[in-house]
Amino acid sequence: MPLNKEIQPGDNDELTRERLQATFDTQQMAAALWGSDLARKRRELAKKVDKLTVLHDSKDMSFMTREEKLSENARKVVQMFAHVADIVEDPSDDAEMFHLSSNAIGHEGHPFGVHFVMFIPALKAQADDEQREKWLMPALGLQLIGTYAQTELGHGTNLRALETMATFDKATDEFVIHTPTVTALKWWPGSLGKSSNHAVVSANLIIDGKSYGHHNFMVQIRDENTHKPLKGITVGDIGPKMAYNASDNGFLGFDHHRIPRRNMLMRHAKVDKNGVYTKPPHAKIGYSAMVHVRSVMIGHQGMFLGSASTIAIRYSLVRRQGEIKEGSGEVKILDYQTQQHRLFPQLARAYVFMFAGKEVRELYQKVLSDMEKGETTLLADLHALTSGLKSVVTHLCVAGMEQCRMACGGHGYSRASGIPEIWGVAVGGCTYEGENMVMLLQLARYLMKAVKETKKGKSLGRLVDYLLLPQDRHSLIGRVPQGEYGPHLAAFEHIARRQIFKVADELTKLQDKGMSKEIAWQKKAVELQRAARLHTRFYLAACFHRKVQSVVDGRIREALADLYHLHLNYELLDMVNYALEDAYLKADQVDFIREDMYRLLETIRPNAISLVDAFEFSDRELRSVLGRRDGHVYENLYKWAKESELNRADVLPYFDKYLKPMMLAARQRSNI
Ligand SMILES: CCCCC/C=C\C/C=C\C/C=C\C/C=C\C/C=C/C(=O)SCCNC(=O)CCNC(=O)[C@H](O)C(C)(C)COP(=O)(O)OP(=O)(O)OC[C@H]1O[C@@H](n2cnc3c(N)ncnc32)[C@H](O)[C@@H]1OP(=O)(O)O
Ligand SMILES: Cc1cc2nc3c(=O)[nH]c(=O)nc-3n(C[C@H](O)[C@H](O)[C@H](O)COP(=O)(O)OP(=O)(O)OC[C@H]3O[C@@H](n4cnc5c(N)ncnc54)[C@H](O)[C@@H]3O)c2cc1C
Repeated sequence: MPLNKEIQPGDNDELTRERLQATFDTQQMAAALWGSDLARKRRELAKKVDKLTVLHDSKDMSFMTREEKLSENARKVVQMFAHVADIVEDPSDDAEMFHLSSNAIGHEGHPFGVHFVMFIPALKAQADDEQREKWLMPALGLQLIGTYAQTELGHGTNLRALETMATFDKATDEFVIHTPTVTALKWWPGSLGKSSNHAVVSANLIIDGKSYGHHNFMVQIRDENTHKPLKGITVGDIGPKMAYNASDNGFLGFDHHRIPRRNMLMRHAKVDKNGVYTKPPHAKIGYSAMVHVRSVMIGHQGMFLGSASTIAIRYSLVRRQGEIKEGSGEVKILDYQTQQHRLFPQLARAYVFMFAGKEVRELYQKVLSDMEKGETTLLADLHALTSGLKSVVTHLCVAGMEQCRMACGGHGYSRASGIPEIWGVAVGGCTYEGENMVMLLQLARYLMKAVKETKKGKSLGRLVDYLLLPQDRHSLIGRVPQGEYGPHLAAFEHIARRQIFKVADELTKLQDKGMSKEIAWQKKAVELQRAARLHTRFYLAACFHRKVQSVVDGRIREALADLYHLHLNYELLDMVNYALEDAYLKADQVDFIREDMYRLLETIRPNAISLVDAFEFSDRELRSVLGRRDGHVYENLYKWAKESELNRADVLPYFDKYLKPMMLAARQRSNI
């Protein structure tokens, strides 16, 4: 039995030969990546989706209009729910459902995207028991479709400036929801434009003329039967986007629209019938749906980068171009060192982002169950961690995916590669759920507080314990045996700690000179976001270390360790300026890191296909001609191109309408 479990009769011979070189069992590696239970469930659900033709794309989405895309994905999502009990083991398991939707529907969006990822989590965390009964149960039972309407045309980041009003009317025991200006229109919520009939709406709570800041309200926006907007509500689609065009992101305005008082989500903050307001136990508890998405995004983004790496690495083993040694025949493009250097670090990042995604979900679950008991101590840690990870992971993912696209040459630019769409979806993640730069500055706030605690000999939390440790002056990289690459990890720690203390000292100096805290912050904002990035990159490297250490099987641990060591080298070189500034690393150590990285590229090369096969993306899920498991790329690219709508006739009307008359006229002129 070969160790790579993807080998099948009829596959491209080149790929089979590559797969036979695996030094580890790909199913065991899949278990390390996804967790053994989820890996098994993914495998089984993919097989079931393959058999259920009603869940298959009716044609490639690249050839569809937006309306066709919306309709196609609405059809598939309805079929998916109709068959869900036969396909997944536990429909209440978000991870299993996400993988089902990834297989059957893809990532261009569908009417229930925000319903499951924000609307339901908002109800779970913020609705009281009676409200859960009223809305959560119907939402889970698909009796209604919800969205999360927070962002406005004028403000997305600065939530304190949101303008939508929810004014309490004591006489009728109602809130009057109103959009006072054009900039107050809700703008962007997913599935709002044409699909949803309910929304969790963020609006400023106003009681007796006093504003209590924004709170969340349940608002029915469309009639349950006719689907027409209710009186006092204007709603529509905001138009085409870079990608994600099967999602109808929408706008929403209210004209003094009335809802019952009990439509304010009241698990934590409350308003009674006399207009008496009760504060929540934590000021930001109402932000929980955002924290939820930030926590799931990390693993999803890792998966997007894993998909792009799979496509580019498989294709690089099919594509031959040029010779390394003259006369010895064209080589697979993955045999070029530059191609390996382009792709393998992206593969390593995909792995670590998936591991970090798992860790952060565990912390989220812990915080959620604490919150249920009114305990909010870990909320600040979770906010800091997710803010940093969300920003660094999305940024590195899209940079990595772009490398994968370019590594596929011309065919990478074609939608047949599958990379443009997932890149477009992934890059949205740099903006949604908090613009990256803004979220890095949120983490920086936490880090600056941590420095203050450290100076008192205390730690703000587990994530920043390392700030208490002393700084070494010189790195031991290349000075001691490599072992488990301890000196490399220590370098990440050193770089992060130094930048964090450096910027904290600079802030103090500016304030000592009389500058206000806010202006000093502005003067150092770029350095602050750098501190946040370095802290997060250290967290990621440490997370990779924890994962490798936890693996029991020797062959899996060895293959993972190669990726981990490559990651350490590659990322350190990417940040090397920080280590050179204080001469922590010497030039010969940088050379040592580089040479070790080149060695690792060669070590990883024979396992490359097995490392991507271990993601176990089905062809249906990958939606890529270049990334096909069987490697039959060229004949299928030709087949795909023939499906282009432009090929429906040899001559299209625009030729007769514009080009032919112009050429005829030109010929006539030349005959005169
Ligand atoms: C069919 C089945 C399928 C299954 C489906 C499964 C998966 C689906 C897959 C895909 C999903 C599909 C679609 C998803 C795509 C997109 C969805 C996108 C949604 C959105 O974008 S929703 C809108 C998101 N908006 C934002 O993120 C706004 C960003 N801004 C903010 O968060 C805040 O304004 C701010 C920047 C954090 C500042 O807030 P502010 O209130 O002004 O506070 P500050 O004064 O800056 O800070 C005060 C204090 O509070 C702390 N703080 C801030 N936020 C939090 C928090 N969330 N938790 C804890 N603490 C917080 C902050 O740190 C400060 O603390 P100090 O101690 O320093 O004072
Ligand atoms: C695909 C997609 C799906 C979305 N889905 C939803 C949804 O379902 N529901 C919903 O409510 N919203 C949704 N959004 C909106 C999204 O959450 C916001 O666009 C996002 O939070 C960024 O806010 P903004 O657009 O106001 O950007 P801005 O804040 O205007 O950002 C513009 C620039 O200003 C900078 N900037 C802003 N403030 C600061 C600051 N304090 N310090 C330094 N720099 C700053 C930013 O870094 C950025 O460079 C979605 C957006 C997208 C793209």
